[in-house]
Amino acid sequence: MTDEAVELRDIVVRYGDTTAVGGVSLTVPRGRVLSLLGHNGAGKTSLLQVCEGFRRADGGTARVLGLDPMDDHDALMPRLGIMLQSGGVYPWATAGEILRLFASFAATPLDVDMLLDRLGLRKFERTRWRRLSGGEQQRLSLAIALVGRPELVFLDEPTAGMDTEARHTTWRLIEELRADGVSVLLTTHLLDEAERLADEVVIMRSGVVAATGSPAELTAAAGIDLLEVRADPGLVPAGRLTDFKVSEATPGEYAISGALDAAAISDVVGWFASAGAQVTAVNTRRRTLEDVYLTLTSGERVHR
Ligand SMILES: Nc1ncnc2c1ncn2[C@@H]1O[C@H](COP(=O)(O)OP(=O)(O)OP(=O)(O)O)[C@@H](O)[C@H]1O
Repeated sequence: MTDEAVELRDIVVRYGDTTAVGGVSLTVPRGRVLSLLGHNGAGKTSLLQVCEGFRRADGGTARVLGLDPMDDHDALMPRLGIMLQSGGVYPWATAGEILRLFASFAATPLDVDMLLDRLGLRKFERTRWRRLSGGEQQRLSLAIALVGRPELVFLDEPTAGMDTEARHTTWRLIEELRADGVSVLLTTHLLDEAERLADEVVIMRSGVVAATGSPAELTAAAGIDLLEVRADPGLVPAGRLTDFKVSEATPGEYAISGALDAAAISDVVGWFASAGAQVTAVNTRRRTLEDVYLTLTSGERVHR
């Protein structure tokens, strides 16, 4: 058994003249959660489709649970849980029928009633798929992906359209999967989702990897903390403070950003003191994954 659930090397995906994925390498170790982040059209779904064996890469190599996702598709499918962005089911069948059908494909399925209860779908058991709301369909898609006790799960925007409660249930389910040793590759547009769930984040920009690391590494490597100072209003930053970006959104509430190591923070506070200001509060705020993501992906252009 290989240690890697997914291993991609220099994957390229093209649609005609469009290069959707321009040479991406990544690894999902067994029992880990990797989150792909990126704007619409960054190439996340195309990359997932290569891993799922639904699309042959135009370049590079893909190994999934040690197998080739296209050539070994039949052997691989029973070991994977796949949650698509939409569709893939019979619209006229009921939620209960659909889930039981997928359970019947699995050698040792999870208990269908338990899954219906966990995902708040019990009262929709006799409701046809096409009558379910977007969030309810999404919950059923997740149940379908999990019912076969997969070793590896691909989740394409798993909580898109879900209400807050369903989103939190889904997060807990993903955390339980990870605790059970299941590997997860998910895409999301929700930075808090990635920050909460992912061991490793890969930020894609125009089909290539812009940054990779754990959420903590990505936020620390950015080295950009924010300093918030409460003092007298209307102080004009001068002298050393010109090295930083200073804003005063609310009178007397200053937000200072830049390369803020301990010496710089002491300089900033010192400047307020030397200006005769009464400083009543100093706060540091670590940059969130969202700050890092926006810095890395701003001004994105899709290459053709
Ligand atoms: N079947 C297709 N034919 C032509 N172009 C396609 C096809 N599928 C995707 N593309 C293009 O490839 C690029 C990457 O699309 P992809 O769906 O992989 O991005 P994504 O990161 O998953 O986006 P989203 O966040 O919107 O789901 C986009 O420019 C898209 O328009």
